[in-house]
Amino acid sequence: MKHFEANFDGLVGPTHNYAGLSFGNVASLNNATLTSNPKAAAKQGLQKAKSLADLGMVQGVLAPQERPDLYTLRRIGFSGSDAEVLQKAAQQAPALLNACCSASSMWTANAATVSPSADTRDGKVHFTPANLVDKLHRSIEPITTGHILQATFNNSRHFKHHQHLPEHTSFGDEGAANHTRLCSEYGHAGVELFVYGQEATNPNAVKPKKYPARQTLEASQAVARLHQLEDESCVFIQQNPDVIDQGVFHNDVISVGNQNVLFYHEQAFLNADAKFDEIRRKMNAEMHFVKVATSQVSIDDAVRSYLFNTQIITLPSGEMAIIAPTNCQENPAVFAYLNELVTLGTPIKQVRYYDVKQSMQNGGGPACLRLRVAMNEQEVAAVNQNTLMNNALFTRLNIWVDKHYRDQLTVSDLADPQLIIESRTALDELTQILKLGSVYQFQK
Ligand SMILES: N=C(N)NCCC[C@H](NC(=O)CCC(=O)O)C(=O)O
Repeated sequence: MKHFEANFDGLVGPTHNYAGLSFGNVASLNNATLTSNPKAAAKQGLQKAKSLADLGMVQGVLAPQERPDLYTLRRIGFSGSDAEVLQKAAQQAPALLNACCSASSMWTANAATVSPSADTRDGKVHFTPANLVDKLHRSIEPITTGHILQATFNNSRHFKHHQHLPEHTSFGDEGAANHTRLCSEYGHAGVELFVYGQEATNPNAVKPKKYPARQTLEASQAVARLHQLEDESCVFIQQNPDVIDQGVFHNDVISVGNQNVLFYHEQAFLNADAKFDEIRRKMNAEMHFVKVATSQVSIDDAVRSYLFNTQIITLPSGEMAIIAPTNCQENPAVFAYLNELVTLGTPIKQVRYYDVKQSMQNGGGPACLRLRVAMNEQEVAAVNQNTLMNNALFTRLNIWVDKHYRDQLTVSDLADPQLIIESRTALDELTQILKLGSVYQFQK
């Protein structure tokens, strides 16, 4: 049977904006108050997704969330009509309004952790939505994320959906951004590498001093248990707290893996040598550890360019390619490194650049925008087929974006009640295009 690694990209929602909501994410803080362009953001994302489909990859899309989130605003005491709720929140608690308007669900690497059927005891693909408790604006995502995942992977014979982990910092879970699956072939059992930032229940363990470590070991272990993974196929490794303090808020800002390749910065992990030995032993197959030294690319350049927030994909030819943001071309050290990388004799042979600047300005690169789901051909056939990218869907979604999205949005526009109507109209139409059913609260 054939096996694939599919990418499900998050569609950028109509309220994409820069509100500086993510302490520890340098781009989010530096670009706070810029005017965003939701239309361009959505189109940049669609273009990347379509390009991967054109390369022969299985590519899907995941619907965005309903924003402004009036349910959360009502839950915290703002009352009246929809317009009154927005207006009161804007006057009395603008920071809370901003949190309830973020389009952050577009970064689907944080939507969930996914374990393919080849790794799980019951032979199903397992999904656990991330609780994202570290950031208010993201902590309101998991319930709807669960609905969208269930509407997209809507077949209980093949797909097992779990509830998100308890909403407490002990279980801080950021999903696939801190999880990499290593394997020889996508359809063979692999090693699931869980990267955590801190141990919540061990007061003596090292952790960052300045910025939060969003993922805990306890959360990663819980996901591994839920997903029915064998101990022999899991490795838990701690992210270097010093790099978290330099803006590496998720592991996918400092390392990325694909099949038997782990591409990483030398400062990415604690105890890397011992953990890499454990990976080698558990893999039972040749591994390529592609290390980037600080002398080649500094942490600062890695964070600015998102060299490691690239996607490494295996093309139908068997060759691996790196999908990089154009920001990597604009950084001299990183561009020089990537030009050299494809000549080094590693499995990575090509680099392709995509402009995802609207997302990058909020700290989301190509890898943040996608959730990886390794599947066999039966499982791909069991996915909601209306979510899979092809020429017709690409055309349809571009028309949909043109019809509903603004080309300018500032933080002060978030109090505009018209935005509620625009957003709901767009999402209602989207659920029809993708045949998702009623995944949003306003549809129930
Ligand atoms: N690395 C991965 N996988 N994802 C990137 C997520 C970026 C996101 N930015 C934001 O949420 C910024 C929103 C704002 O400031 O308006 C975050 O920090 O959670």
